[in-house]
Amino acid sequence: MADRYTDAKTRYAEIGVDTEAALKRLADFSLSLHCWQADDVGGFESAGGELSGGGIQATGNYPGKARNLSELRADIETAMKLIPGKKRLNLHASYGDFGGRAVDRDSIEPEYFSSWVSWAKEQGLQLDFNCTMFSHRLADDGFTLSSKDKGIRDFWIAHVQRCREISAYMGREQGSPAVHNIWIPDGMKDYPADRFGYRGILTRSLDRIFETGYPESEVLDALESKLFGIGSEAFVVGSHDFYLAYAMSRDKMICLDMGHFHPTELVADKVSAILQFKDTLLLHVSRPMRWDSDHIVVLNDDLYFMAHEVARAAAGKSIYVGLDFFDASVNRIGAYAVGARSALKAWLAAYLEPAEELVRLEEAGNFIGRMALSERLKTMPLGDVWDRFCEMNDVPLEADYMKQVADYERDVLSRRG
Ligand SMILES: C[C@H](O)[C@H](O)[C@@H](O)C(=O)CO
Ligand SMILES: [Mn+2]
Repeated sequence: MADRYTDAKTRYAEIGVDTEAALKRLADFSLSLHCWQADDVGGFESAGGELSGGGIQATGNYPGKARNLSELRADIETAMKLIPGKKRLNLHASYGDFGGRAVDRDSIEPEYFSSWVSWAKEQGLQLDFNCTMFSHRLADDGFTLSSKDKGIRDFWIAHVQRCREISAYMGREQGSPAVHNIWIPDGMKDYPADRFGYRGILTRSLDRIFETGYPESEVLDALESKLFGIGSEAFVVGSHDFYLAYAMSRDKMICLDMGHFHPTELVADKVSAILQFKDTLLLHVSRPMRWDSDHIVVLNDDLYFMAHEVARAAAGKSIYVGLDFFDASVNRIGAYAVGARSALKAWLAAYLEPAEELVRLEEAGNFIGRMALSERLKTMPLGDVWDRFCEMNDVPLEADYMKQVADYERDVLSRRG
């Protein structure tokens, strides 16, 4: 490994790139792992939690799904041993430590998350949080915060208010803000007659939610849009335009989920636009595939461009990066490892870019030179620098980590009923 890295260092130096500086930047980069890949977004509100309705679906039935909180934590601990660098954990409200009690969403309290806070401290992790606006009888008719039924709307407003309180508790406990993200499934299968009405209701519900202010040292509020979902093909109330306008007018953070846009839209292109007017941005790193927005992340162009746009972002901007995929058809620990490692490789590639030279070529009008250098980067020894990062962080190298995935499947996952 030492020889491979030394050779790579020399080759990158030849194009003016300092691999040591890139490794240092990657060590400072923090990736928020989502808790929901381990159990297919089931959560712990009921025994054997299953995802139902609401514009998201997990497909597949691979054995070994986490069935309770201790299995989920053990799985995440195992996955984290395969992922180098700084990590956070992104929790959904449905993953509280409810101890078998039936606690409805409008009644959740910080106490149900205190064991998560203690566990996170032991693991050296910080937490992020999400209200859970799906898989619930009061989301079954397709509307939550924008529902025309006051009872349903008030229930969900209360839930998000509680989730922000829980996020603030987490933020205080960890001495840095928890990002609280709101995604709602609200929408319609066919053309609505009252788009304006629903979006007006959503505006007023959000305004009520944000009446309670928390210091930015405790909670950062984010809003996540979507183009369409299963059952909301014609109309999504919380569209990108809606939330962008809302976030600008109310000083909130936008969440760009890479799976939530038209397939020909380059989500990476939005970063430099939003950052002209905002200092913070949340990303959900995901991979769209036809109707699905949540495939396991691989190192494709979309991810590569996204990492480069974030790495090029001006100083003083804070970009929070979380994973968002769930695949129930494969080994779930492997899913975490492949997805997180792919995301980190994309960020490493971005940090290994000769950024100034590319800009110089561009400003000189030498566009073929810019293209040739960009293409040359694709055959540079990124993998050797990546393996060095894994070695520095005491996690398996690229050729080795699937062995640990297989061992855990044999020793632990395959024994689950
Ligand atoms: C479970 C997540 O909150 C969910 O995936 C949301 O972020 C989303 O992307 C819905 O499509
Ligand atoms: Mn998302």
